[in-house]
Amino acid sequence: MRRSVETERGEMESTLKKYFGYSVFRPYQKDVIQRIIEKRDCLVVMATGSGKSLCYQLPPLVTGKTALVVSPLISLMQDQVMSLKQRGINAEFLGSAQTDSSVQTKAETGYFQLLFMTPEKACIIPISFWSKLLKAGVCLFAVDEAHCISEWGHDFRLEYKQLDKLRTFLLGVPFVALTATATEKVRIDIINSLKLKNPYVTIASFDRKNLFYGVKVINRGQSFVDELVQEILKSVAGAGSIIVYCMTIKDVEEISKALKQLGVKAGTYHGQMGSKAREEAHRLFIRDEIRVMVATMAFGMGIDKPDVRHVIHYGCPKSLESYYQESGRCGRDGIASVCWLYYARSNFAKGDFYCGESQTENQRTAIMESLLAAQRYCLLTTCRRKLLLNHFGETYSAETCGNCDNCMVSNRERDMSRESYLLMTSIQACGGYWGLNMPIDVLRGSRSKKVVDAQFDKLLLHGLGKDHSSNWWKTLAYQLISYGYLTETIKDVYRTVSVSQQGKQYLGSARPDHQPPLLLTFNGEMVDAEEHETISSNVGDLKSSATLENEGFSEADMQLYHMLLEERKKLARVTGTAPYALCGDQTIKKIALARPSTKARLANIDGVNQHLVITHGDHLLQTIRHLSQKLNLSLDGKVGEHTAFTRKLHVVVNTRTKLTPAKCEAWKMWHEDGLSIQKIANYPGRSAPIKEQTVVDYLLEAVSEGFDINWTRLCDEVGLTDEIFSAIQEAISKVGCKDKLKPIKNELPDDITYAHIKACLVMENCGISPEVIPPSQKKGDTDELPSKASETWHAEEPHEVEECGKSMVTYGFAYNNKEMTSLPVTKAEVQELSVGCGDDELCSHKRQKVDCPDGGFTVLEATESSVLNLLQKHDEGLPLFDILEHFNGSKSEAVIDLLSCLERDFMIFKKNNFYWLM
Ligand SMILES: Nc1ncnc2c1ncn2[C@@H]1O[C@H](COP(=O)(O)OP(=O)(O)OP(=O)(O)O)[C@@H](O)[C@H]1O
Repeated sequence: MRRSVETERGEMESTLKKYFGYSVFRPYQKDVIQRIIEKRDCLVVMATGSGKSLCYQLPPLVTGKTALVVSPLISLMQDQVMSLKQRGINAEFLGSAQTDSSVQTKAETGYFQLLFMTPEKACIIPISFWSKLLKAGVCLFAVDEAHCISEWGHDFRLEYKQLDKLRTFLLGVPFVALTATATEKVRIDIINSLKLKNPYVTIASFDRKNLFYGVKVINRGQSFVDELVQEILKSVAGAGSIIVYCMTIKDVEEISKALKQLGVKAGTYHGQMGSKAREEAHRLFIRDEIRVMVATMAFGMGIDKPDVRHVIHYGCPKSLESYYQESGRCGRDGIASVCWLYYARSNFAKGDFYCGESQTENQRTAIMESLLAAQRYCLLTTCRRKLLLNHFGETYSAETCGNCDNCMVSNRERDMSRESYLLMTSIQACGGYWGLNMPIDVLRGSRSKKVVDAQFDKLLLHGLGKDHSSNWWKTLAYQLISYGYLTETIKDVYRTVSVSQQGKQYLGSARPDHQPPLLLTFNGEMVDAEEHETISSNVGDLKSSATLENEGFSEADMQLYHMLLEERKKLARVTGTAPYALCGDQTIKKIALARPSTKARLANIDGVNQHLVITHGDHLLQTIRHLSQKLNLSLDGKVGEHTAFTRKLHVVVNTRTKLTPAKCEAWKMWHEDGLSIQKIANYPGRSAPIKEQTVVDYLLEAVSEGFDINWTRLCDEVGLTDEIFSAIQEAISKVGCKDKLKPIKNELPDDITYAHIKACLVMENCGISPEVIPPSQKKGDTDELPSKASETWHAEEPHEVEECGKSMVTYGFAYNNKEMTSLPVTKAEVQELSVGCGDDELCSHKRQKVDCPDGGFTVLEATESSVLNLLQKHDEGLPLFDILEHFNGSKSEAVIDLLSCLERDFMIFKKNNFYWLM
């Protein structure tokens, strides 16, 4: 019999904590999992490292049926199986590398919760296997890295194309396709090829907010390599790993040799190594035995080491797709991490090299276009994140991200009218069918055979640009291309540059002795070229902004963190697993700050799963005790520090945040202190109240700057319901753009406010799924309920007074033991809540019932015991908002104070803004 959706939802949360140690789902995960449990086909397109795997890892744990997962690489399957086993999950893989012959027989009985297999294996496995397994129970068939299905994808695999035939054997089983990179063409191909029926399609943002992107042009040669390896040496001293991607095997060998000469243990990985050697390199890397991997792009898809802090590209990648995939190996645990790309100008002439194996002109054009996109990324002077996201069809509405090299340095604008005029004129004078070299050679006064043969040495502008280097002119040309004055065209492997319509207009308005101003960003590369006459070869700063000092760690905390990392490595060695499979670096940081003395406190740390506590809890506690004593640190650091830590970490990622102190303060009051928007607006400490709308704006700005926020609570306070969200979406598609709010507002009824629209747009930008909209406001419920918006947002009168006299009141969500539902609570049920703890002496006499004028409203007061009693009923924790609503007979400030006292006394603890009983 199918369990109720509510039961499954309740189980989803507790299963997440039990097996994975996490308290909250990431955006979209819950939605997808819900659909899979409902047996719906799904297509999940989510960024690298965003947590797609959980979408197929959780359903078998909730439903008790096997999940089948097709994965393209043996090493990827082995890593996943290893990590799942460390979480106490029964997982195995089938494929050529499987040495245990009993796995297949066990699998068909439904023995494994997760069963991975290669596409080749899936295609040859006998029908009897599927029918036996189906009888035992299959909850899903997932196709990971589903872009391999499409010939348009960058990793096409023939066997993937045959997976649809399994539909006939796996009747009634939902098919789930997952990928991180899929253009619309590829998406359609995936849906068609797997014959997905009415699939639930999730396309999340591609933005990897915790990644810093930087690019530098270099002069290839020993001096650059020396600088690079020195920087790597410095970084290895910290925690985390580094991947250096090279474009050729020769480069891999050169860099790894230089690293080894410096004493840095570095692994190598490329296509010419035998499979054993590659496997060994991979194994050593994921187990932290080597911290630096120098590799070609062969070391790409499926590398799931969460603590890679730097991905360095030595050379321009062949496409933005592969750059996104490779740089996506960085910072998968969400901690701020750094991606630097170093290219030499000569990289751009690699078209012939990459086109070598292509058969048709179309293929060659596709390769050249990909290379051109990567080249554009390198030469960009504006926000790199914006270009990357735009490339994948995503609109990034902000002009700057604040976390790429171009957004972090203020590139100077300069009037480049004369130089631009000369360059465009030279391009036109040469006929517009050359690349950049010829017109630049002419400007620089070259008398090469090519120039003389074409009689370009006779042109009046011959030699007028000799003050600048060829590279300087090329940088200017790429600027003019990106500003639309020049057009670059590719035919076969040849590129030509011509003056665009916009450029022609400019030339039409200019004369040799006078040109209208033309402001261009004068980027670092041009400054270097001018100041040093050569291009700088400095290596970018490999330090991530998330250093421990920045995160508020004391010297002793830092030492403890590093010691615990070492301990984790030892433990992993003994257990025969990778350190990250035991728990992530982020979790170790939290342990170092919290220094728990009991298993309960250890289990409460985000990222600590049940299996870890059961199998290694005693050892870990003993180690923590011993190390803390050695470092003179007290055990059980303040629990509140967890939250402060999380906030700090998030803020640190955005060290250059443009948020003013007032905005930061508003965010803090709302997010950390739990004050309502209304309370913040009228906070007594201020000289004059501010508008509630202004507070909402501040909060939304904080979110856009990367600050954490509880979306459910925010939607609730702003009154953003499902219906309003859908109406706004519709209005946006009608208007066709999101740049101006007024046209969107004009399409909507008056009661939908600018605050609703702004919240909706920020949600979209941050990739937040509408499922965060609190259930009490979902369609159907709202008819019965007074809108929260009208209570807290539009109310002139205090909240409490408005509620009096209603025969049905909302106390946030009503919780029962296991399930977190969102039903309106009636008077009787409120009584029951009080009565429910009536047996408890403490509770019964301290909870008070205060009569309202109509005698129908219960007022509850917060006392130590009533708070403890309330939390005791909610295994899944309660958000501050609900606690405040529950104790409507006490002032919010008094409840918050009481909670802090209880927290200090370790009677309760706070995690992700939920309060739990210790
Ligand atoms: N709800 C969650 N809370 C915290 N961490 C999570 C959550 N879900 C997943 N993670 C962690 O995020 C990391 C990346 O997840 P995962 O490997 O599933 O990414 P992915 O989307 O499959 O990436 P790729 O496409 O690159 O393979 C993992 O370390 C995983 O444990």
